Parts: sequence; structure tokens; C-alpha cells
Amino acid sequence: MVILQQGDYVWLDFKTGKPFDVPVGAVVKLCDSGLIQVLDDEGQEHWISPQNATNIKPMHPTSIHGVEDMIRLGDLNEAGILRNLFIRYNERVIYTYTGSILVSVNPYQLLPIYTADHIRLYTNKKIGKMPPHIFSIADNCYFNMQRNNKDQCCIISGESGAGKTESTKLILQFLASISGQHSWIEQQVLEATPILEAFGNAKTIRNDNSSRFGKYIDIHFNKKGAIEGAKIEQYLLEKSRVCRQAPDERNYHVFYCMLQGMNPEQKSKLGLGQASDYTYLTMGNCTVCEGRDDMNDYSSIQSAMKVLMFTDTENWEISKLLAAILHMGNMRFEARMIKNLDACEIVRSSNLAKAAALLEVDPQDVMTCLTTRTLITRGESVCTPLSVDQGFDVRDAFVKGIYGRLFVWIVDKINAATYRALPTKDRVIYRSIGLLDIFGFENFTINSFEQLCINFANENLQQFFVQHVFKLEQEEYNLEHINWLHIEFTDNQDALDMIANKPMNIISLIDEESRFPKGTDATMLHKLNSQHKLNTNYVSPKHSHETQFGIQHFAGVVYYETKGFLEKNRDSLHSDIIQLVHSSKNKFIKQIFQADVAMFLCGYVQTTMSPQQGMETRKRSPTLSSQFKRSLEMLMRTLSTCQPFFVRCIKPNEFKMPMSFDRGLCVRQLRYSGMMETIRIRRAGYPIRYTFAEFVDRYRVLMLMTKPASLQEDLRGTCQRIATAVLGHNDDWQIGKTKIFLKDHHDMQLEIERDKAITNKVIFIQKSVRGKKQRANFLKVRRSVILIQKMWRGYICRKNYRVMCAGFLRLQALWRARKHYLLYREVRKQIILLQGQCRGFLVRQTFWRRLNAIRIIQAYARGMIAETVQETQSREGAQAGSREAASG
Ligand SMILES: Nc1ncnc2c1ncn2[C@@H]1O[C@H](COP(=O)(O)OP(=O)(O)OP(=O)(O)O)[C@@H](O)[C@H]1O
Repeated sequence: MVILQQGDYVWLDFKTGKPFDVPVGAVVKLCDSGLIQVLDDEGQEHWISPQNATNIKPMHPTSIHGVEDMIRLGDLNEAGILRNLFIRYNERVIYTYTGSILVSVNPYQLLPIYTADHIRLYTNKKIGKMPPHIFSIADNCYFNMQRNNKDQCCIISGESGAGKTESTKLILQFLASISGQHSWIEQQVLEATPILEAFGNAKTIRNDNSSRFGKYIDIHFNKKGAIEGAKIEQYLLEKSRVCRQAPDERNYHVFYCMLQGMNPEQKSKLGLGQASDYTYLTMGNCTVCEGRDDMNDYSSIQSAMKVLMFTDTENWEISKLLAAILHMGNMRFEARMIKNLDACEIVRSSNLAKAAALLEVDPQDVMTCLTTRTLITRGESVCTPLSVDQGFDVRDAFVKGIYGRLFVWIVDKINAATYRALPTKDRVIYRSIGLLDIFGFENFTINSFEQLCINFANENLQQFFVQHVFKLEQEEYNLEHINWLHIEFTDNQDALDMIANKPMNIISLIDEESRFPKGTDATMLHKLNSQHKLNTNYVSPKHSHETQFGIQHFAGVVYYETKGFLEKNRDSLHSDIIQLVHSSKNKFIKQIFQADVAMFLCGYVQTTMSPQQGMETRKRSPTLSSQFKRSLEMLMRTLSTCQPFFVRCIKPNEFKMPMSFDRGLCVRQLRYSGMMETIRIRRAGYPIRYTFAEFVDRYRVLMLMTKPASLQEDLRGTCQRIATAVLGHNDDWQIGKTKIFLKDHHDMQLEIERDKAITNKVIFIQKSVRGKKQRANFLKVRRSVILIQKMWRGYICRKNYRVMCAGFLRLQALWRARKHYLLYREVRKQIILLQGQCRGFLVRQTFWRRLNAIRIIQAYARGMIAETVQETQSREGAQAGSREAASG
């Protein structure tokens, strides 16, 4: 028992026994209370008791958050694949790889992943270098074509509404933008889409723009890799839609566009009203399609037709036929009895006249043609009446005949504009990429002849795939003496042999019975039963009254209802109708019926038993199954010369809703797409191989001193050495007799290393060239610098010299000045000293002289003073005596 912890991821398998129930991923929320609580991917909680713990299995770590390449999933089973797609889808990541197979889940919303920037990002990038994307497939187709000089093809399959046509358009858009400037031819190739969609697409309950035909677009490129042309091959247009639509479905878009977009004058010329006036347009009770603008689409169709060289006359003739179809659809039949036989008559109305006028036939002839039939009884032709139901059937057969041939003519017309057959010698230099947008495996409640054809095509494609991925590899491994693990896989060769290859196969028996005059659906079933009842791929009816048989296809058993098989397979028109067309004055209708008329005129007719047991005359055109088988054989031949890529489109829900993932629906599609086988086969084998020479030439860059293959003596040894050096000894790659065998991731690793090595070498070359250039430049600059330095230094030296000279002069002057000054100062000092002494001497002499004089003067003065004082005193004494005498 597994010990679980909170947060662990597990698989929950409730073993409901329902065919499309697979284990769901879940995370453990609680596990400590005895019961285990888990939350599954759908958001539902479950409590699981220890007894039921066998329902739980741990999840491989690679499955927890999802991987880009499902080959790397540890849980390589339906549940693992489904969960991986689911978690990526929830993150709006719609593309996932399985090796080089791309799985695309329709997002039903516009994602910002198809911009010009994305185109640039994905250009010239090997698968795996960038996250999975449809652009990566387109890019690898393109660069493989150029690198390997080999045609490429891309097989896009899936259910209705899964996104095949959108993927095809995205690839075309990518190729047109990377292959060069938008040229006229590229525009023509791109403009073919609106025309094809108008005439071949319709609103169905599964898809508002459902392609009701398969197509193979072969795009041709010239040596330079520019688009040079394209050729479209169409398969199995659903003609019955012109006359009948299921509830909520519409007829082909072109009818509604024409009625909305034509001007009143044109409409009145064609006698047209509005969509609701026509039985053929209202059977599904739905004349408008949300999100489509029929009026706008009409002008797009018109301009696309101009680009593709439809003349105005041709355009008008097409409109006339479309209008005639609508008028014929409004014809009513009334029951009559003629000579005790059920007969009918067309109710008088303008519809017959309008239809006859547009077809340019006599209205009476139309009446006769739709109400009677010419039979040959005992060599004589007899005209017998038709019942009302037969009348309707003949009318519808005529209408389907017109539309089917018109569609073929339109495709041919487009091809005439876009495809130029090249002389055989030129073809060698032209390469092509083929895009196959074809209905996937179908298994409805009631499956008819169309489903048989579709599933037959899918068996072929599955076989092609298996052959490509497994059988050829196995053969090659054996041839090359490679050890490899034998894996079980479903080889559908037996089923294919039973359907179409071995003598008395199912298709040939249906064909034979279709040509047999007395053949009916019941006799055909009887023959099928007796021929194949012992074949394990054939499921016989359980009771004799049952009208269905089963085939064990690669994707499961499908039961086919045989009612109507022969009629559908004959796909022929009664000779009366061909005669009516022959009598027409309308050149266009005669042109589209050209082959039938020619056959009719040759009298090349077949006879079949009519319900009235008379012999009908019909033109003996090839049956639908033989035509389909032939075009399928051609297609398979073309594909087998190409290097293939596979895109598996998955529709996540039936409601055209974003972010809604219906697990059951997706498992069914995964199973029907043969995905499981493909994953196992691819993972177990060695998808990448190179001859020794190719390998050495491509990867010698990874080992120093390795010579080109042409100069090698031991190519095998060199290969081995390179592979060992890069991939290691023990990894799962092998070396055979002439080739080396690798897994996808080895290729990626080698390419990454090669890229690195080349980048290093390029950098080295760039470095050397830049170095040389820089050195030369440097030397030049250095020379110039030295010259400048020289000049500068000279200049500076000269300038300095001059300054120095001036300085020296000044110094000299200063020095001399100083010397003179010092001398002068000394002299001056001496002189001053001398002067001082002299002056001293003189002063002293003068002093003594003056002193003596002063002394003499003083003595004289003192004598004077003393005399004066004496005189004064005597005078004063006299005066005082006088005064005393006076007073007294
Ligand atoms: N990559 C995409 N991004 C956004 N929407 C898409 C994408 N692919 C498909 N769709 C939506 O899904 C619708 C159906 O796609 P598409 O017509 O390509 O389906 P189909 O497989 O060709 O169906 P049918 O077989 O009926 O023609 C488109 O009209 C578009 O709305």
C-alpha cells in the first residue's frame, strides 16, 4: 500500500467501466484521520477509505506540472496524456509535443500567440528549442525542406471543430511571411482560402465554419525558398448539404453571402429574394450564423475571385448556377396516377421557369426530366413516370451534381491561377510543403458510406504514420543490426487489406455491386458477409435482417448502415439529366458537366435495375469509392515521398466554449487519433538517424581537428567518437552499419552543442577579423598619435626652451643684480661706516668747539644774568624804597 502525505499527487481510478473513463489526477488534502481526502483535477472532493486505497496510485513527478513533450512523461498512458493536456490547457497553453508530433487543443478564444513577433521568435528554431507551437512545425517544415532538400508534408487531423482549418491557415500565414516579400502568388495562395471556405464550408452544430471537404494544399517553393505556387486537391465534398441540413445547421456559406451581398439589380436579374424564401436554405431553421457577416464575406469572396483571375462572366455564371439551385429547391411535386403507376407533376410556379431560364434549358425539358425516367426494356427505351419521392430525389441528385461539379471547377480555377506545372527538369530544384487538412476518424450513431470513405482515408494515414514511425524504423534497425526492444503496436495493415487492398476487398465489392445491374444494398451486404465473415477485422451482422456491418478500425469498431450505400457510391446522374445539360445553351454548365456529356455522347452508359425493375440508363462514370481510392492512392504516394509532420487537433468540448475541458470527449479523440500508439512507438524507437557522412559533416564542428567526411578514412569511428564525446558512452544511442541512431533529445542536444560550437567559431572568426581590423586601425592611430606627440613635444620643448632661456636671462640678471647689490651694500656699509666715522669725527670736533663756545656763551650769559639780577635787585630795592617812602 502506498503511504501518502498531504500534498502528494495521485491518480484516482474509479473503474467505472465506461469506455472513455480514465483515471483522474488528484492531490491529497488530508490523510491523518484514517480516511484520505483528495481533491481531483475537476475540483471534486473524495473521501477514500483504506479499503479503497487500491483506487489510488502515486503520480509520476513528470505528470504533476505537465511537460512540453509528452514522450518524457513517466505516466505514459491515456490518463497521463490527458492530464498533461488538461493542465496546460487550463494555463491557456494549447500546444504540446509528442516528439515532432504537435497536439493542439482548440482554445475557442483568440490567444495573443500568433503575432509578427511570434513569427520572428519561431523562425529558424529547431523543434524543442522553443515552447510547442504550430509555427514551430511550419518553421521546421520550411527549414527541413531547405536543409535536406526534401519535400515536406504536414498531416493535420482531428474531429470537426478541432481546429484543423485554423491550423492550416496559421501554417500558411507563417510560410507566407518567412518565405520572403509578399508576392502576387503568395497573395493568390492566401486568397484561395475565402473562396474555398465560401463554397466548401458551412455552419454545423459542431463548428460555425466547418469545412465539408478534405484538402491537400501543396505549396511550391523555388530555390531561394520563396513561394512559387500552390496546388489544391479536394476530397469528398459533402454534396448532400446543398439539399438537406440538420437542425441548427446551414447550407454552404456562399448562398447566404450571395443573398446578403448582391445588389438589388443583380438579385432581380437572378430572381432572388432573401434566405428565408428558399427551402434549401432553411431546412436547419437557421439562416444566420452568429459571428459571421455574410454581406462583408461576399465582398471578400468577390475580391478574392478577382485576385484569382475569375472573370466577371465566370463570376456571374457561378451566381446563375447558385440561383438556379435555390429556385429548383423551391419546386414542389404533386402526386398523380398515370396508367396505374405512381407519377408526379411539378406544381406550377415561377420557380421552374426561373431555374430553366438560368440553366438556359427548356422548362418543359426540366419538367420531363424531373418527373419521368427513360428505361431500357428489351432493347427499347421506355419513358416511365416517377413518384413524388423519386421526383424529389432526381431533382436533388441534379442539384448535388451541379454543386459538386461547380466546386471541382472552382478548385481547378484556383489551381490554374496558383499552380504552374513545371518542366520535369525544373521540378528537381523546386521543393514543396504539403498541408493535409482532412477529417479525422468518425464513429457516429449512424455511419454511412461517407464515414466508410473517411475512415478508410484515416486507416491509410494511420498506416502511413505507423510505417513512418515504426515499421520503416524497425526494418532499418534490423538492416543496420541495431539492438532494439521489441514493442507491441497495432498494425492496421490487415484492416486496410480487407477494406481496399486484397482481392474481393470491401471497396471493390461495393463497387462491383454498384455496377451490377441488379445490385442492391442488401445483395452488397450479403456479398460482404460471405466474403469477410471469417476476417477478424470484420463484424458480421448478428441477424439476417440487420442492414449494418462493422469494421474493426485502428481506433475501434465502427458499424456502417448499408442503406443508400450503392446510390451514394454510384454518384452518377441519370442520362436524362445529362441530356438536359447537353441541350442547355448555358456554356458554363456544359463546361462543368463536360466529362459527363462527353461520356454520354460516346454512349458509354451503364444500366442498373430501377425500382420498377426496368433497366435505367446512367452514364458510367467512375464510382465515388473508386475516385476516392484513386485520389487517396495518389495522396499516399505523394506523402510517402515527403518528410512528414503530424498535427493532431483536439476539440475540448462540444459547446465551442473557451476554458472547458470535457475529459471523455478528449480521451475519445486521443484514442481515435492513434496517439497512444504513436507515443509508444516514438518513445521506444530512435526517431533521428544520420548516415555517417551526414553525421560527420554536420557535427564535426564538435570535435577539434575533424576532417570533412570526404577526407575521412574511418567514418564510423569518427561518428562514434563525436557521439561519445557529446552524448556520453552510456546514453541510449546506437551506431549501425551505415547510420547512427538517436533519440529526439540526442538530436536536440547535438544541435544545441553544434549551435554553441558554431557560435564559438563564428565569434572566433569575428574576433580575429575584428582584431585584425582593430590592429590596423590601432597602428594607424598610433602612427598618428606618435606624430602628434612628436609635434606637440617639439612645440612644448621649444616653448619651454624659450621660457627657460628667458628664465636664465632673468636668473642671470637677478644673480648679477644680487652680486651688485651685495657689493653695493658692502661698499655702502663701508662708506656709511666711513661717513659715520668722519661725521663722528667732525661732529665731535664741532661739539667740542661748540661746547667751548657754549661754555663761553654760558659764562658770558651768566655774567650777564648776574649783572642783570643785581641791577634788577637794585632797581627793585630803589622802587621799594620809593614806595615805602610814598606810603610812608
Ligand atoms: N488556434 C485557434 N485559436 C483560436 N480559435 C481557434 C483556433 N483553432 C480553432 N479555433 C476556433 O475553432 C473553430 C473551429 O476551427 P476549425 O474550423 O479550424 O475546425 P476544423 O477542425 O477545421 O473543423 P471542420 O472539420 O469542421 O472544418 C474556429 O472557427 C475558431 O473559432
